[in-house]
Amino acid sequence: MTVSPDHLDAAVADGSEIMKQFVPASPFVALLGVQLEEITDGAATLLVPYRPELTTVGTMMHGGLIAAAADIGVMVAAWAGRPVPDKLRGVTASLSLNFIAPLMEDGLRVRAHRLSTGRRTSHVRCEMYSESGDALVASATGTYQVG
Ligand SMILES: CC(C)(COP(=O)(O)OP(=O)(O)OC[C@H]1O[C@@H](n2cnc3c(N)ncnc32)[C@H](O)[C@@H]1OP(=O)(O)O)[C@@H](O)C(=O)NCCC(=O)NCCSC(=O)Cc1ccccc1
Repeated sequence: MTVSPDHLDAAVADGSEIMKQFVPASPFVALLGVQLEEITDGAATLLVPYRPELTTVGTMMHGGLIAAAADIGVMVAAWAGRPVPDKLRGVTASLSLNFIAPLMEDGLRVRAHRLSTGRRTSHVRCEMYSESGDALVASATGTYQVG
């Protein structure tokens, strides 16, 4: 990531509240148009609505967008429901992704859930689906370090 302490209220209850503040405030996340639809303890759903600016050629959504959305999903699920750390920061340490089917002229829905919660490191799994048809387009795993 790079959760910037400048714009966040560290006195909030948990990492879910941090993410509710951070997602709309992060410049790159906002550039992609990523919306946080739902966040629960260790899981999150995000939506990237379709825009022609996010395509590769024609109406095919760019793979880098799908990877970026997975990265953001990993971040959000890693923070979801965790206690707020002393150091208000975090980074993605690894991301592995398989592109399963093309996403054509459609929004992208990311469903992420935390597989493990260490003191600082979380393992997270993300599945990416087409918004309209709920078709699986990509699958990812990532590790994320909080604090
Ligand atoms: C940190 C680690 C993953 C592990 O290294 P180790 O050596 O085992 O770790 P060690 O604990 O010894 O710390 C050493 C030094 O590392 C730094 N630091 C440590 N922890 C944190 C932390 N949690 N946050 C921030 N910095 C941290 C710190 O300077 C520390 O020095 P210190 O002693 O504290 O002053 C390292 O490989 C790395 O930084 N990789 C690059 C990661 C990267 O750039 N990812 C891509 C960008 S993320 C993205 O784009 C996702 C996104 C989604 C949505 C929206 C926006 C963004």
